[in-house]
Amino acid sequence: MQVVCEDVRFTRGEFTLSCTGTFCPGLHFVTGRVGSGKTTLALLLAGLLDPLSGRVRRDEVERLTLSFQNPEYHVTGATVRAEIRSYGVDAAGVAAGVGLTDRLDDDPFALSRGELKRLHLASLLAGEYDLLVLDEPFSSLDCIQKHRLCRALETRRGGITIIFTHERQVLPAVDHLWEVEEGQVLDLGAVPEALARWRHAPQYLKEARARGDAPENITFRDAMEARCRTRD
Ligand SMILES: Nc1ncnc2c1ncn2[C@@H]1O[C@H](COP(=O)(O)OP(=O)(O)OP(=O)(O)O)[C@@H](O)[C@H]1O
Repeated sequence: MQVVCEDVRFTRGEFTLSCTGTFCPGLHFVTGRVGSGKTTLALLLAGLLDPLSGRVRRDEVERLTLSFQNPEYHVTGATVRAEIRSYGVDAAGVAAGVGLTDRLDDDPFALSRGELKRLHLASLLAGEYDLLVLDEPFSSLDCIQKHRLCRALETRRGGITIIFTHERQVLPAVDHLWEVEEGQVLDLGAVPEALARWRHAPQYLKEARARGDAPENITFRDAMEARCRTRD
């Protein structure tokens, strides 16, 4: 299973996105500044946009989904119960997991944005997808929820999960790093080797590397552990 971008180019006015590279099974992390082209690439990978030239090949990908930054875009159910069921997963189990058991009969739009985002992500993660594309999955979540999402993403097995984000503070351990700069998609490679190439790494990683520490992954915990190892 893999998603391959073969000389993909997409143009919109002055903006051009270019990508060549392969997304293998595992957890991919794509960062870039506001307006750099992250959402455009997410839409191309999920097949919601077609390239102007080149092609996106999805080999052995049968079930795929894209999570938009705004959870409201996904709502189709009249109640929280119907909304969870629309993902084809168990409503009671998902609601319990996000503390919304007593809200099952409420209108999804009666939830706070953070609650709706949690509900949407939990419904997605309860399902099975070969390709899961997540655009800004951490937005609207508080620190505790971001940590929980990180652990859930890290334990996901079997498919291709691609996270697009500009967040730097609470990050999951990932397999592969990418950067988007003014429409150019850069394949930084597998972690940990890719860390040395990550220009927009979070400050704690930059500082760890400047001290000569060698974090094994991109989380704050990895940076701290590397620091302890170096002291030993
Ligand atoms: N529907 C659209 N019509 C015209 N221009 C668009 C449209 N969507 C995005 N753009 C432009 O395309 C470029 C890339 O946008 P894109 O949304 O992919 O960036 P991004 O990295 O996801 O940004 P953000 O971090 O703000 O979500 C930007 O210059 C943006 O203004």
